[in-house]
Amino acid sequence: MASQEAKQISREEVGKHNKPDDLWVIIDSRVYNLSKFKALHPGGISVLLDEEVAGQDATDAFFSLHRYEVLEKPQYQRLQIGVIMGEKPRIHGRISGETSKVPYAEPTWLTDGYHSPYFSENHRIFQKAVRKFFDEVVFSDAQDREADGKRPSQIVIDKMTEVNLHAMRMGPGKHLHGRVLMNGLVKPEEFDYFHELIITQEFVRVSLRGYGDGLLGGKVIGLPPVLNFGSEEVKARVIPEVLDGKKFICLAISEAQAGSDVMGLQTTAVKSEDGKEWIINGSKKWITNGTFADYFTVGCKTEDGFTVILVERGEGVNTKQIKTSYSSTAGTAYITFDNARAPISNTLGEEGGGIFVILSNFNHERWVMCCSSARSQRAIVEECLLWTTQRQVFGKPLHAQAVVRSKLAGMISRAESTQNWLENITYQMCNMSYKQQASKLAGQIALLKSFSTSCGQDTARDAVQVFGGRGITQSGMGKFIEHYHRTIPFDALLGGAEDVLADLGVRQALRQIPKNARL
Ligand code: HEM
Repeated sequence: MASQEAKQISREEVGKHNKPDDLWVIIDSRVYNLSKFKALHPGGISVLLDEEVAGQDATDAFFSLHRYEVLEKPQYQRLQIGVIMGEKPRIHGRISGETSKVPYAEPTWLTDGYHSPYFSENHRIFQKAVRKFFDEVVFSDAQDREADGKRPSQIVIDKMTEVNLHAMRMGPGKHLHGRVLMNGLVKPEEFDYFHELIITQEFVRVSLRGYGDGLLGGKVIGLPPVLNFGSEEVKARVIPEVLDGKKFICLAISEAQAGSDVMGLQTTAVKSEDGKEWIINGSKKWITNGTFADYFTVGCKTEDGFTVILVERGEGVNTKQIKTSYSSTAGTAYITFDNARAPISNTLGEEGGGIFVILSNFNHERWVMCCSSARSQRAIVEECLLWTTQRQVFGKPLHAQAVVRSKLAGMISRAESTQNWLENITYQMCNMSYKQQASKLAGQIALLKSFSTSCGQDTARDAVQVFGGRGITQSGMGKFIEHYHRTIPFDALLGGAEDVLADLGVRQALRQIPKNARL
Protein backbone atom coordinates (compact mmCIF):
# COMPACT_ATOMS: atom_id res chain seq x y z
CA MET A 1 0.00 0.00 0.00
CA ALA A 2 1.60 3.31 -1.08
CA SER A 3 1.74 5.61 1.94
CA GLN A 4 0.21 8.66 0.15
CA GLU A 5 -3.03 6.78 -0.48
CA ALA A 6 -3.00 4.91 2.83
CA LYS A 7 -6.09 5.23 5.00
CA GLN A 8 -5.46 7.37 8.12
CA ILE A 9 -6.38 5.53 11.33
CA SER A 10 -6.16 6.67 14.96
CA ARG A 11 -4.33 4.67 17.64
CA GLU A 12 -7.59 4.51 19.61
CA GLU A 13 -9.30 2.88 16.64
CA VAL A 14 -6.52 0.27 16.30
CA GLY A 15 -6.84 -0.47 20.03
CA LYS A 16 -10.43 -1.67 19.52
CA HIS A 17 -9.27 -4.46 17.19
CA ASN A 18 -7.57 -6.68 19.73
CA LYS A 19 -9.49 -9.94 19.49
CA PRO A 20 -8.67 -13.21 17.71
CA ASP A 21 -11.14 -12.60 14.87
CA ASP A 22 -10.53 -8.89 14.68
CA LEU A 23 -6.81 -8.38 15.10
CA TRP A 24 -4.87 -5.27 14.10
CA VAL A 25 -1.34 -4.23 15.03
CA ILE A 26 0.85 -1.18 14.43
CA ILE A 27 4.37 -1.64 13.12
CA ASP A 28 6.30 1.57 12.51
CA SER A 29 3.10 3.61 12.10
CA ARG A 30 1.68 1.16 9.55
CA VAL A 31 -1.53 -0.63 10.52
CA TYR A 32 -1.83 -4.33 9.68
CA ASN A 33 -4.93 -6.48 9.83
CA LEU A 34 -3.75 -9.91 10.96
CA SER A 35 -7.22 -11.42 11.55
CA LYS A 36 -6.90 -13.97 8.74
CA PHE A 37 -3.10 -14.13 8.58
CA LYS A 38 -2.72 -15.16 12.24
CA ALA A 39 -3.46 -18.81 11.39
CA LEU A 40 -0.66 -18.75 8.81
CA HIS A 41 1.82 -16.82 10.92
CA PRO A 42 5.09 -18.82 11.19
CA GLY A 43 5.50 -17.58 14.77
CA GLY A 44 2.06 -18.87 15.76
CA ILE A 45 -1.18 -17.27 16.91
CA SER A 46 -0.61 -16.79 20.64
CA VAL A 47 2.24 -14.25 20.26
CA LEU A 48 -0.08 -12.06 18.21
CA LEU A 49 -2.81 -12.18 20.85
CA ASP A 50 -0.50 -11.00 23.62
CA GLU A 51 -2.03 -7.90 25.27
CA GLU A 52 1.06 -5.86 24.36
CA VAL A 53 0.66 -6.84 20.70
CA ALA A 54 -3.03 -7.16 19.77
CA GLY A 55 -4.38 -3.69 18.93
CA GLN A 56 -1.08 -2.15 20.08
CA ASP A 57 2.12 -0.68 18.69
CA ALA A 58 4.23 -3.83 18.24
CA THR A 59 7.16 -2.15 16.47
CA ASP A 60 9.88 -3.14 18.95
CA ALA A 61 8.48 -6.64 19.41
CA PHE A 62 8.34 -7.09 15.64
CA PHE A 63 11.89 -5.91 14.92
CA SER A 64 13.37 -8.05 17.65
CA LEU A 65 12.05 -11.11 15.78
CA HIS A 66 11.87 -10.28 12.06
CA ARG A 67 14.13 -8.75 9.43
CA TYR A 68 12.77 -5.66 7.67
CA GLU A 69 12.51 -7.65 4.44
CA VAL A 70 9.46 -9.50 5.87
CA LEU A 71 7.45 -6.28 5.54
CA GLU A 72 8.63 -5.83 1.95
CA LYS A 73 7.28 -9.15 0.72
CA PRO A 74 4.16 -8.61 -1.43
CA GLN A 75 2.15 -11.25 0.46
CA TYR A 76 2.71 -9.35 3.73
CA GLN A 77 2.47 -5.86 2.23
CA ARG A 78 -1.12 -6.80 1.39
CA LEU A 79 -1.91 -7.05 5.10
CA GLN A 80 -1.42 -3.31 5.57
CA ILE A 81 -4.72 -1.46 5.80
CA GLY A 82 -3.56 2.05 6.63
CA VAL A 83 -1.23 4.29 8.61
CA ILE A 84 -1.54 6.03 11.96
CA MET A 85 -2.98 9.50 11.56
CA GLY A 86 -0.32 12.18 11.06
CA GLU A 87 2.58 9.69 11.32
CA LYS A 88 5.04 8.39 8.76
CA PRO A 89 7.12 5.19 8.75
CA ARG A 90 10.68 5.92 9.98
CA ILE A 91 12.31 2.52 9.82
CA HIS A 92 13.95 1.19 6.68
CA GLY A 93 15.91 -1.84 5.64
CA ARG A 94 18.53 -1.93 2.96
CA ILE A 95 18.10 1.01 0.55
CA SER A 96 19.12 0.07 -2.97
CA GLY A 97 22.27 1.89 -4.11
CA GLU A 98 22.75 3.80 -0.83
CA THR A 99 25.56 3.60 1.70
CA SER A 100 24.64 2.44 5.18
CA LYS A 101 24.72 4.98 8.01
CA VAL A 102 25.41 2.32 10.64
CA PRO A 103 28.90 2.96 12.10
CA TYR A 104 31.56 0.67 10.59
CA ALA A 105 29.08 -0.73 8.08
CA GLU A 106 31.12 0.95 5.35
CA PRO A 107 34.89 1.42 5.07
CA THR A 108 35.95 4.91 6.19
CA TRP A 109 36.38 6.15 2.62
CA LEU A 110 32.61 5.69 2.19
CA THR A 111 31.65 7.09 5.58
CA ASP A 112 30.45 10.70 5.88
CA GLY A 113 33.03 13.05 7.35
CA TYR A 114 36.06 10.74 6.88
CA HIS A 115 38.87 11.13 4.37
CA SER A 116 41.07 8.83 2.32
CA PRO A 117 44.38 9.37 0.56
CA TYR A 118 43.66 6.53 -1.88
CA PHE A 119 40.25 7.05 -3.50
CA SER A 120 39.68 9.74 -6.14
CA GLU A 121 36.45 11.40 -7.19
CA ASN A 122 36.30 8.96 -10.08
CA HIS A 123 36.47 6.01 -7.67
CA ARG A 124 33.58 7.51 -5.72
CA ILE A 125 31.38 8.00 -8.79
CA PHE A 126 32.30 4.52 -9.94
CA GLN A 127 31.44 2.98 -6.55
CA LYS A 128 27.96 4.54 -6.58
CA ALA A 129 27.21 3.12 -10.01
CA VAL A 130 28.59 -0.32 -9.16
CA ARG A 131 26.61 -0.50 -5.91
CA LYS A 132 23.40 0.48 -7.67
CA PHE A 133 24.07 -2.12 -10.34
CA PHE A 134 24.67 -4.95 -7.87
CA ASP A 135 21.72 -3.95 -5.66
CA GLU A 136 19.32 -3.71 -8.57
CA VAL A 137 20.54 -6.42 -10.92
CA VAL A 138 22.32 -9.04 -8.81
CA PHE A 139 20.90 -9.01 -5.26
CA SER A 140 17.56 -10.74 -5.81
CA ASP A 141 19.03 -13.33 -8.19
CA ALA A 142 21.65 -14.14 -5.53
CA GLN A 143 18.91 -14.79 -2.95
CA ASP A 144 16.80 -16.85 -5.36
CA ARG A 145 19.66 -18.98 -6.71
CA GLU A 146 21.02 -19.56 -3.23
CA ALA A 147 17.59 -20.93 -2.37
CA ASP A 148 17.19 -23.19 -5.42
CA GLY A 149 20.88 -24.02 -5.93
CA LYS A 150 20.75 -23.31 -9.66
CA ARG A 151 23.54 -21.48 -11.47
CA PRO A 152 23.33 -17.65 -11.68
CA SER A 153 20.77 -16.53 -14.25
CA GLN A 154 22.06 -15.76 -17.73
CA ILE A 155 20.18 -12.45 -17.72
CA VAL A 156 22.39 -11.26 -14.83
CA ILE A 157 25.50 -12.43 -16.68
CA ASP A 158 24.34 -10.60 -19.83
CA LYS A 159 23.64 -7.38 -17.93
CA MET A 160 27.13 -7.59 -16.42
CA THR A 161 28.48 -7.97 -19.96
CA GLU A 162 26.69 -4.79 -21.08
CA VAL A 163 28.75 -2.70 -18.64
CA ASN A 164 31.85 -4.90 -19.05
CA LEU A 165 31.96 -6.09 -15.45
CA HIS A 166 33.38 -9.50 -16.44
CA ALA A 167 36.32 -7.78 -18.10
CA MET A 168 36.85 -5.37 -15.19
CA ARG A 169 36.89 -8.24 -12.68
CA MET A 170 40.11 -9.37 -14.37
CA GLY A 171 41.81 -6.18 -13.14
CA PRO A 172 43.61 -3.42 -15.05
CA GLY A 173 45.25 -4.38 -18.34
CA LYS A 174 45.16 -4.70 -22.10
CA HIS A 175 42.01 -6.81 -22.06
CA LEU A 176 40.05 -3.63 -21.20
CA HIS A 177 41.19 -1.68 -24.25
CA GLY A 178 38.37 -0.81 -26.59
CA ARG A 179 35.72 -1.66 -24.00
CA VAL A 180 33.25 0.86 -22.56
CA LEU A 181 33.48 0.45 -18.79
CA MET A 182 30.41 1.05 -16.64
CA ASN A 183 28.79 3.11 -19.40
CA GLY A 184 31.96 5.16 -19.83
CA LEU A 185 32.43 6.16 -16.16
CA VAL A 186 36.08 5.13 -16.25
CA LYS A 187 38.47 5.03 -19.20
CA PRO A 188 40.13 1.63 -19.76
CA GLU A 189 43.62 3.12 -19.32
CA GLU A 190 42.57 4.77 -16.04
CA PHE A 191 41.03 1.67 -14.51
CA ASP A 192 43.24 0.70 -11.56
CA TYR A 193 43.33 -1.77 -8.68
CA PHE A 194 41.12 0.48 -6.54
CA HIS A 195 38.39 0.24 -9.20
CA GLU A 196 38.80 -3.52 -9.08
CA LEU A 197 38.71 -3.51 -5.26
CA ILE A 198 35.43 -1.58 -5.43
CA ILE A 199 33.89 -4.17 -7.76
CA THR A 200 34.97 -7.11 -5.59
CA GLN A 201 33.75 -5.47 -2.39
CA GLU A 202 30.42 -4.34 -3.80
CA PHE A 203 29.91 -7.79 -5.24
CA VAL A 204 30.50 -9.46 -1.86
CA ARG A 205 28.04 -7.09 -0.22
CA VAL A 206 25.10 -8.32 -2.23
CA SER A 207 25.87 -11.86 -3.00
CA LEU A 208 26.07 -15.10 -1.10
CA ARG A 209 29.25 -17.16 -0.98
CA GLY A 210 28.28 -19.93 -3.41
CA TYR A 211 26.52 -17.52 -5.76
CA GLY A 212 29.54 -15.22 -5.68
CA ASP A 213 31.68 -18.03 -7.00
CA GLY A 214 28.99 -19.18 -9.39
CA LEU A 215 28.95 -15.76 -11.01
CA LEU A 216 32.09 -16.57 -12.98
CA GLY A 217 34.47 -16.97 -10.05
CA GLY A 218 36.10 -19.68 -12.18
CA LYS A 219 36.94 -17.08 -14.81
CA VAL A 220 38.78 -14.87 -12.30
CA ILE A 221 41.25 -17.70 -11.66
CA GLY A 222 40.96 -19.74 -14.87
CA LEU A 223 41.29 -17.00 -17.50
CA PRO A 224 44.58 -15.31 -16.43
CA PRO A 225 46.72 -18.20 -17.76
CA VAL A 226 44.98 -17.72 -21.13
CA LEU A 227 45.36 -13.92 -21.01
CA ASN A 228 49.03 -14.09 -20.09
CA PHE A 229 50.26 -17.31 -21.68
CA GLY A 230 47.83 -18.29 -24.47
CA SER A 231 48.83 -18.28 -28.16
CA GLU A 232 47.49 -15.37 -30.23
CA GLU A 233 44.95 -17.72 -31.86
CA VAL A 234 43.68 -19.03 -28.51
CA LYS A 235 43.50 -15.54 -27.01
CA ALA A 236 41.62 -14.11 -29.99
CA ARG A 237 39.06 -16.91 -29.82
CA VAL A 238 38.59 -17.54 -26.11
CA ILE A 239 38.99 -14.18 -24.35
CA PRO A 240 36.11 -12.30 -26.03
CA GLU A 241 33.71 -15.24 -25.55
CA VAL A 242 34.52 -15.44 -21.84
CA LEU A 243 34.63 -11.71 -21.12
CA ASP A 244 31.30 -11.31 -22.92
CA GLY A 245 29.71 -13.97 -20.70
CA LYS A 246 28.98 -16.33 -23.61
CA LYS A 247 31.31 -19.13 -22.54
CA PHE A 248 32.52 -20.19 -19.11
CA ILE A 249 35.99 -21.18 -18.01
CA CYS A 250 37.37 -22.74 -14.83
CA LEU A 251 40.74 -23.54 -13.31
CA ALA A 252 41.24 -27.27 -12.87
CA ILE A 253 44.29 -27.96 -10.73
CA SER A 254 43.45 -29.76 -7.47
CA GLU A 255 42.84 -33.49 -7.37
CA ALA A 256 41.64 -36.00 -4.83
CA GLN A 257 45.25 -36.93 -4.05
CA ALA A 258 46.94 -33.53 -4.37
CA GLY A 259 45.90 -29.94 -3.68
CA SER A 260 48.62 -27.48 -2.64
CA ASP A 261 51.19 -30.11 -3.69
CA VAL A 262 51.01 -29.11 -7.35
CA MET A 263 53.98 -31.28 -8.35
CA GLY A 264 52.15 -34.31 -6.93
CA LEU A 265 49.27 -34.05 -9.43
CA GLN A 266 48.45 -37.23 -11.30
CA THR A 267 46.46 -36.11 -14.35
CA THR A 268 48.61 -36.84 -17.40
CA ALA A 269 48.88 -35.33 -20.85
CA VAL A 270 50.76 -37.19 -23.59
CA LYS A 271 51.15 -36.22 -27.21
CA SER A 272 49.22 -38.07 -29.92
CA GLU A 273 51.27 -40.05 -32.45
CA ASP A 274 51.05 -37.29 -35.06
CA GLY A 275 52.20 -34.78 -32.41
CA LYS A 276 49.23 -32.49 -33.02
CA GLU A 277 47.19 -33.10 -29.88
CA TRP A 278 47.42 -33.66 -26.16
CA ILE A 279 45.64 -36.75 -24.85
CA ILE A 280 44.57 -36.13 -21.26
CA ASN A 281 43.67 -38.66 -18.58
CA GLY A 282 42.89 -38.17 -14.92
CA SER A 283 40.49 -36.40 -12.60
CA LYS A 284 40.12 -33.05 -10.84
CA LYS A 285 38.21 -32.24 -7.69
CA TRP A 286 36.55 -29.12 -6.13
CA ILE A 287 36.59 -27.20 -9.41
CA THR A 288 34.56 -24.00 -9.11
CA ASN A 289 32.14 -23.52 -12.07
CA GLY A 290 33.22 -26.92 -13.42
CA THR A 291 29.66 -28.21 -13.84
CA PHE A 292 28.84 -25.57 -16.44
CA ALA A 293 32.27 -24.61 -17.79
CA ASP A 294 33.00 -24.75 -21.51
CA TYR A 295 36.76 -24.36 -21.02
CA PHE A 296 39.05 -25.97 -18.45
CA THR A 297 42.50 -24.60 -17.62
CA VAL A 298 44.04 -27.91 -16.64
CA GLY A 299 47.26 -28.67 -14.76
CA CYS A 300 48.81 -31.87 -16.20
CA LYS A 301 51.85 -34.03 -15.67
CA THR A 302 53.77 -34.14 -18.97
CA GLU A 303 57.06 -35.62 -20.09
CA ASP A 304 58.92 -32.43 -19.14
CA GLY A 305 57.22 -31.85 -15.80
CA PHE A 306 54.04 -29.88 -15.22
CA THR A 307 52.16 -28.20 -18.08
CA VAL A 308 48.97 -26.12 -18.20
CA ILE A 309 46.62 -26.92 -21.09
CA LEU A 310 43.33 -25.37 -22.15
CA VAL A 311 40.83 -28.20 -22.63
CA GLU A 312 37.45 -27.63 -24.24
CA ARG A 313 34.32 -29.48 -23.19
CA GLY A 314 33.78 -32.41 -25.54
CA GLU A 315 34.32 -36.14 -25.84
CA GLY A 316 36.15 -37.59 -22.85
CA VAL A 317 35.35 -34.67 -20.52
CA ASN A 318 32.76 -35.36 -17.83
CA THR A 319 31.69 -33.17 -14.93
CA LYS A 320 29.53 -33.93 -11.95
CA GLN A 321 28.47 -31.80 -9.05
CA ILE A 322 30.10 -32.02 -5.61
CA LYS A 323 27.92 -31.07 -2.65
CA THR A 324 29.79 -28.55 -0.52
CA SER A 325 28.97 -26.54 2.58
CA TYR A 326 27.72 -23.74 0.37
CA SER A 327 25.05 -23.92 -2.35
CA SER A 328 25.46 -25.74 -5.64
CA THR A 329 25.17 -22.32 -7.34
CA ALA A 330 28.97 -22.30 -7.52
CA GLY A 331 28.93 -25.32 -9.82
CA THR A 332 31.68 -27.07 -7.82
CA ALA A 333 32.62 -30.15 -9.80
CA TYR A 334 34.43 -33.45 -9.92
CA ILE A 335 35.87 -33.71 -13.42
CA THR A 336 37.14 -36.75 -15.27
CA PHE A 337 39.26 -36.69 -18.41
CA ASP A 338 39.20 -39.98 -20.28
CA ASN A 339 41.36 -39.67 -23.39
CA ALA A 340 40.14 -36.06 -23.73
CA ARG A 341 41.93 -34.22 -26.53
CA ALA A 342 43.22 -30.67 -26.93
CA PRO A 343 45.31 -29.20 -29.76
CA ILE A 344 48.98 -28.66 -28.86
CA SER A 345 48.38 -24.98 -29.63
CA ASN A 346 46.17 -24.89 -26.51
CA THR A 347 49.28 -25.21 -24.32
CA LEU A 348 49.43 -22.23 -21.94
CA GLY A 349 53.04 -21.14 -21.49
CA GLU A 350 56.01 -23.45 -21.97
CA GLU A 351 55.71 -27.21 -21.95
CA GLY A 352 57.02 -28.20 -18.52
CA GLY A 353 56.69 -24.56 -17.38
CA GLY A 354 53.26 -24.93 -15.80
CA ILE A 355 54.32 -24.09 -12.28
CA PHE A 356 55.33 -20.60 -13.42
CA VAL A 357 51.96 -20.16 -15.14
CA ILE A 358 50.10 -21.07 -11.96
CA LEU A 359 52.32 -19.17 -9.54
CA SER A 360 52.23 -16.00 -11.62
CA ASN A 361 48.59 -15.40 -10.77
CA PHE A 362 48.72 -16.21 -7.07
CA ASN A 363 49.32 -12.65 -5.83
CA HIS A 364 46.40 -11.15 -7.69
CA GLU A 365 44.11 -14.06 -6.88
CA ARG A 366 44.90 -13.84 -3.15
CA TRP A 367 44.52 -10.08 -3.16
CA VAL A 368 41.01 -10.50 -4.67
CA MET A 369 40.24 -12.92 -1.83
CA CYS A 370 41.45 -10.33 0.71
CA CYS A 371 39.10 -7.74 -0.84
CA SER A 372 36.13 -10.06 -0.39
CA SER A 373 37.14 -11.26 3.05
CA ALA A 374 37.51 -7.69 4.35
CA ARG A 375 34.06 -6.75 3.04
CA SER A 376 32.20 -9.88 4.06
CA GLN A 377 33.29 -9.58 7.70
CA ARG A 378 32.26 -5.93 7.69
CA ALA A 379 28.75 -7.00 6.65
CA ILE A 380 28.70 -9.23 9.74
CA VAL A 381 29.72 -6.26 11.92
CA GLU A 382 26.68 -4.35 10.63
CA GLU A 383 24.38 -7.32 11.28
CA CYS A 384 25.69 -7.62 14.86
CA LEU A 385 25.51 -3.88 15.63
CA LEU A 386 21.88 -3.75 14.49
CA TRP A 387 20.86 -7.00 16.13
CA THR A 388 22.35 -6.10 19.50
CA THR A 389 20.50 -2.79 19.33
CA GLN A 390 17.06 -4.11 18.39
CA ARG A 391 17.16 -7.29 20.45
CA GLN A 392 15.93 -6.86 24.02
CA VAL A 393 17.11 -9.19 26.77
CA PHE A 394 16.27 -8.76 30.47
CA GLY A 395 14.44 -5.57 29.46
CA LYS A 396 17.50 -3.98 27.85
CA PRO A 397 19.14 -4.04 24.42
CA LEU A 398 21.57 -6.92 24.03
CA HIS A 399 24.49 -4.48 23.81
CA ALA A 400 23.85 -3.42 27.42
CA GLN A 401 25.95 -6.50 28.30
CA ALA A 402 29.66 -5.65 28.53
CA VAL A 403 30.62 -9.07 27.20
CA VAL A 404 28.61 -8.42 24.03
CA ARG A 405 30.23 -5.00 23.55
CA SER A 406 33.62 -6.63 23.95
CA LYS A 407 32.80 -9.02 21.10
CA LEU A 408 31.69 -6.06 18.96
CA ALA A 409 34.98 -4.29 19.72
CA GLY A 410 36.92 -7.29 18.43
CA MET A 411 34.83 -7.56 15.27
CA ILE A 412 35.11 -3.85 14.45
CA SER A 413 38.86 -3.77 15.06
CA ARG A 414 39.44 -6.82 12.87
CA ALA A 415 37.34 -5.47 9.98
CA GLU A 416 39.02 -2.05 10.16
CA SER A 417 42.58 -3.36 10.36
CA THR A 418 42.03 -5.79 7.48
CA GLN A 419 40.60 -3.06 5.24
CA ASN A 420 43.32 -0.56 6.11
CA TRP A 421 46.15 -2.99 5.38
CA LEU A 422 44.34 -3.99 2.17
CA GLU A 423 44.08 -0.38 0.99
CA ASN A 424 47.77 0.15 1.64
CA ILE A 425 48.73 -2.96 -0.35
CA THR A 426 46.37 -1.92 -3.16
CA TYR A 427 48.12 1.44 -3.32
CA GLN A 428 51.47 -0.34 -3.62
CA MET A 429 50.06 -2.48 -6.44
CA CYS A 430 48.98 0.66 -8.30
CA ASN A 431 52.51 2.01 -8.09
CA MET A 432 54.63 -1.09 -8.68
CA SER A 433 55.48 -2.98 -11.84
CA TYR A 434 54.29 -6.56 -12.05
CA LYS A 435 57.85 -7.72 -11.26
CA GLN A 436 58.13 -5.44 -8.22
CA GLN A 437 54.78 -6.69 -6.99
CA ALA A 438 55.99 -10.28 -7.27
CA SER A 439 59.11 -9.62 -5.21
CA LYS A 440 57.79 -7.07 -2.70
CA LEU A 441 54.14 -7.97 -2.21
CA ALA A 442 53.93 -11.79 -2.33
CA GLY A 443 54.72 -11.98 1.40
CA GLN A 444 52.49 -9.06 2.36
CA ILE A 445 49.53 -10.42 0.41
CA ALA A 446 50.03 -13.93 1.80
CA LEU A 447 50.09 -12.54 5.36
CA LEU A 448 47.05 -10.36 4.74
CA LYS A 449 45.10 -13.27 3.24
CA SER A 450 45.93 -15.42 6.25
CA PHE A 451 45.17 -12.58 8.69
CA SER A 452 41.88 -11.58 7.10
CA THR A 453 40.37 -15.07 7.00
CA SER A 454 41.51 -15.81 10.52
CA CYS A 455 39.82 -12.52 11.57
CA GLY A 456 36.76 -13.66 9.64
CA GLN A 457 36.68 -16.99 11.46
CA ASP A 458 36.89 -15.23 14.85
CA THR A 459 34.13 -12.85 13.81
CA ALA A 460 31.93 -15.71 12.58
CA ARG A 461 32.32 -17.52 15.91
CA ASP A 462 31.56 -14.36 17.94
CA ALA A 463 28.60 -13.48 15.73
CA VAL A 464 27.02 -16.88 16.36
CA GLN A 465 27.39 -16.31 20.10
CA VAL A 466 25.77 -12.90 19.76
CA PHE A 467 22.88 -14.24 17.66
CA GLY A 468 22.45 -17.44 19.68
CA GLY A 469 20.32 -20.12 18.01
CA ARG A 470 19.52 -17.71 15.18
CA GLY A 471 23.19 -17.76 14.24
CA ILE A 472 22.79 -21.38 13.17
CA THR A 473 19.36 -20.99 11.54
CA GLN A 474 19.13 -20.67 7.78
CA SER A 475 16.13 -18.32 7.74
CA GLY A 476 15.03 -15.31 9.73
CA MET A 477 17.13 -12.83 11.72
CA GLY A 478 20.42 -14.71 11.73
CA LYS A 479 20.39 -16.06 8.18
CA PHE A 480 23.47 -14.12 7.06
CA ILE A 481 25.36 -15.11 10.21
CA GLU A 482 24.54 -18.77 9.64
CA HIS A 483 25.65 -18.46 6.03
CA TYR A 484 28.89 -16.71 6.90
CA HIS A 485 29.74 -19.11 9.70
CA ARG A 486 29.10 -22.07 7.40
CA THR A 487 31.11 -20.76 4.47
CA ILE A 488 34.05 -18.88 6.06
CA PRO A 489 36.12 -22.09 6.41
CA PHE A 490 36.21 -22.19 2.61
CA ASP A 491 37.69 -18.67 2.45
CA ALA A 492 40.36 -19.79 4.87
CA LEU A 493 41.37 -22.62 2.51
CA LEU A 494 41.22 -21.35 -1.03
CA GLY A 495 44.30 -19.67 -2.44
CA GLY A 496 46.38 -21.37 0.25
CA ALA A 497 45.50 -22.47 3.77
CA GLU A 498 45.97 -19.89 6.55
CA ASP A 499 49.03 -21.51 8.14
CA VAL A 500 50.75 -22.10 4.81
CA LEU A 501 50.28 -18.48 3.76
CA ALA A 502 51.36 -17.03 7.10
CA ASP A 503 54.52 -19.11 6.89
CA LEU A 504 55.11 -18.01 3.31
CA GLY A 505 54.89 -14.37 4.41
CA VAL A 506 57.41 -14.87 7.20
CA ARG A 507 59.80 -16.82 4.98
CA GLN A 508 59.72 -14.01 2.41
CA ALA A 509 60.58 -11.51 5.16
CA LEU A 510 63.38 -13.67 6.58
CA ARG A 511 64.96 -13.88 3.13
CA GLN A 512 65.10 -10.09 2.96
CA ILE A 513 66.76 -9.42 6.32
CA PRO A 514 70.02 -7.59 5.47
CA LYS A 515 73.03 -9.84 5.99
CA ASN A 516 74.76 -7.17 8.07
CA ALA A 517 71.83 -6.24 10.34
CA ARG A 518 72.37 -7.00 14.04
CA LEU A 519 70.54 -6.16 17.28
C1 HEM B 1 2.82 -7.86 9.71
C2 HEM B 1 2.94 -8.65 10.76
C3 HEM B 1 3.75 -9.90 10.78
C4 HEM B 1 4.20 -10.67 9.76
C5 HEM B 1 3.98 -10.48 8.27
C6 HEM B 1 4.98 -11.73 10.35
C7 HEM B 1 5.63 -12.71 9.63
C8 HEM B 1 6.50 -13.63 10.18
C9 HEM B 1 7.36 -14.49 9.43
C10 HEM B 1 7.47 -14.55 7.91
C11 HEM B 1 8.03 -15.23 10.32
C12 HEM B 1 9.11 -16.30 9.98
C13 HEM B 1 10.49 -15.81 10.35
C14 HEM B 1 11.10 -14.84 9.40
O1 HEM B 1 11.13 -15.12 8.21
O2 HEM B 1 11.61 -13.79 9.85
C15 HEM B 1 7.61 -14.85 11.62
C16 HEM B 1 8.10 -15.38 12.79
C17 HEM B 1 7.72 -14.96 14.04
N1 HEM B 1 6.89 -13.92 14.35
FE1 HEM B 1 5.90 -12.77 13.04
N2 HEM B 1 4.96 -11.59 11.70
C18 HEM B 1 4.24 -10.47 12.00
C19 HEM B 1 4.01 -9.94 13.25
C20 HEM B 1 4.46 -10.47 14.41
C21 HEM B 1 4.25 -9.87 15.70
C22 HEM B 1 3.55 -8.56 15.95
C23 HEM B 1 4.82 -10.71 16.60
C24 HEM B 1 4.81 -10.49 18.08
C25 HEM B 1 5.79 -10.50 18.86
C26 HEM B 1 5.40 -11.82 15.86
C27 HEM B 1 6.08 -12.88 16.43
C28 HEM B 1 6.79 -13.83 15.72
C29 HEM B 1 7.59 -14.85 16.32
C30 HEM B 1 7.76 -15.13 17.81
C31 HEM B 1 8.18 -15.56 15.27
C32 HEM B 1 9.18 -16.71 15.39
C33 HEM B 1 10.55 -16.07 15.33
C34 HEM B 1 11.70 -17.05 15.36
O3 HEM B 1 11.50 -18.23 15.05
O4 HEM B 1 12.80 -16.60 15.66
N3 HEM B 1 5.17 -11.64 14.55
N4 HEM B 1 6.69 -13.86 11.51
